[in-house]
Amino acid sequence: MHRFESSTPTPSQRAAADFPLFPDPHLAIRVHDLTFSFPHAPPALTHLSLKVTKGQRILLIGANGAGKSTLLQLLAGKRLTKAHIVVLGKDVFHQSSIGVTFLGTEWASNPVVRSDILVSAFLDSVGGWRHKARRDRLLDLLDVDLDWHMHAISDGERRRVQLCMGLMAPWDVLLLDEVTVDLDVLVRHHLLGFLKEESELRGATVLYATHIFDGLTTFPTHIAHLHLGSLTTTEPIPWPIAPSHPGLPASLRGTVGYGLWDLALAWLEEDRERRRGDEAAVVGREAHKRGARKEETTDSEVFYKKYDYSH
Ligand SMILES: Nc1ncnc2c1ncn2[C@@H]1O[C@H](COP(=O)(O)OP(=O)(O)OP(=O)(O)O)[C@@H](O)[C@H]1O
Repeated sequence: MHRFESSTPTPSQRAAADFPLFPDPHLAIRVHDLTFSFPHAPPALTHLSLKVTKGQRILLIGANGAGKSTLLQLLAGKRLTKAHIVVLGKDVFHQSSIGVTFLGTEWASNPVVRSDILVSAFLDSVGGWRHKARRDRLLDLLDVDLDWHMHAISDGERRRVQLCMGLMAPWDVLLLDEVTVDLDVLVRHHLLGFLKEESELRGATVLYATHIFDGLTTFPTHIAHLHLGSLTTTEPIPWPIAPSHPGLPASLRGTVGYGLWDLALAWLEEDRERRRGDEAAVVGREAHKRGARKEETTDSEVFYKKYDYSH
């Protein structure tokens, strides 16, 4: 057969199929074959592909270090890669997408947001006056006091201010990296209700990475499972997961009424077994394993045994 008649698509043909000239207007996010490494480190993301339809609320589940934050930061354009990442029709490497909001935990450690500034002044300085109606709704919902001073509030209160700031301008894609972790359950409940309403009324899309599953059962429309830098399915899995879905962990097959916690636990147990199997398969100098190491004396042990300052 002439090589141009081959039925096996080349990588560029595959990329063209995933990134056509006239992309599907219903897609909010498209990622094709993304591999990303931090300097001097093994890849944090490997051959990752993802298609998210507008209006989906996706829960991103994965172990510590699976790559959730890295993926969200790349989608937000906070880290750059030449791989194809299209959010709301724009390639994030070339253009910043309007309507994309990223909220992560590192914001709260910025000294600026811990300085002696009034919450009202702070919110106006980031454009609160432009979105008065939404800002006021969020102030009520998140129970924020405009007279608080940013240097003299609790971590959870500071998080509420961050959420008010981040959500007051209307967004079409919201990327949330574990930002509900220090909210009390009441505020978290109201926040999740607001996000659900935004996606149902405006077709806004939410991608939410968390390890906290309380009160989330009715929040996601879909689930994405990230293991060692790769998504197990390109298209997020509809939630609740159909019993016949191949992505369902073997230990949950036939189980009725399992929750997100059970699902995450089953996936993470499977992931850990798989990782340990991969580690055990490596022999020689490259072999590496987590956890306790038998019959091994480290340099630090030798040093601290000799110079024991702890007594
Ligand atoms: N600045 C960095 N330099 C080198 N490696 C990094 C850096 N940040 C993250 N990594 C590595 O990239 C991988 C993915 O990290 P990432 O923070 O995306 O994981 P995560 O799924 O968000 O984890 P967690 O649930 O703990 O927040 C990990 O192996 C981590 O060690």
